[in-house]
Amino acid sequence: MNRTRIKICGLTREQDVDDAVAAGVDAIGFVMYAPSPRAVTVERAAELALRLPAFVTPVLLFVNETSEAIAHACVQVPGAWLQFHGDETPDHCRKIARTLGRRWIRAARIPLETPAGEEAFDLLKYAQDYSDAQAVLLDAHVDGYGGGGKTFNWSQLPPNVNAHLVLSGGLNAANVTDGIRALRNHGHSLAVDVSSGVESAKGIKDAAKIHEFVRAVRAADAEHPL
Ligand SMILES: O=C(O)c1ccccc1NCC(=O)[C@H](O)[C@H](O)COP(=O)(O)O
Repeated sequence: MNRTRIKICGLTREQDVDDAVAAGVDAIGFVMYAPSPRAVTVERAAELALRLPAFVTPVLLFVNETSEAIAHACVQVPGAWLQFHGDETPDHCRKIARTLGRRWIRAARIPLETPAGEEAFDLLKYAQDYSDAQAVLLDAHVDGYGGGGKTFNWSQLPPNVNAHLVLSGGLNAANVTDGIRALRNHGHSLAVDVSSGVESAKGIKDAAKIHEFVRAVRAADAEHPL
């Protein structure tokens, strides 16, 4: 079976971390962006990350954060990957990740609609610009940078993207199978990332929704046995 990797983002509680791990996810995201309702402090992220067993990866999500703050968080959460979800330039991401010796994901914020006369989001160029990233995360462009529960139009994306891709933006148990079907062959590999779709309230995850989501991903995987 082609196993799609799963990240759950925006965890704030011990119970939610334990539920996600029990469901078999591969990575857990902590939002290090104070204006977000899912924001956690560095100390809290460090505490929650300590619950992760071997081979489940903590990811620290930043929006336009200073190098100093990112360095501090990295000391507190060893082994964490970085997710740049703001307006960070390729050079900025590359320098920070290299200095700190961390692997990183770059979020691409894809417009929900392309206004007439404007050019569509150029994912091929974006992947080229951020080619040092370990993955490009495809998210819907929403106010507040992310975690908006909105789905962009998957069919607008080009095939043959030179990157590992992470599909996100408004995913849930009901639509993730279609999302995987739509994009499974567009990059080197496809992972999925969800936040709102497995919540009962912002920052509060729901164990049943997490399990349902993971089951739906595995159902999509089963369609393509290796
Ligand atoms: O979750 C937030 O509040 C947030 C704030 C600022 C930047 C990113 C944020 N979240 C990113 C994610 O949780 C996911 O990577 C992605 O956007 C999917 O979110 P959702 O559409 O809620 O599933």
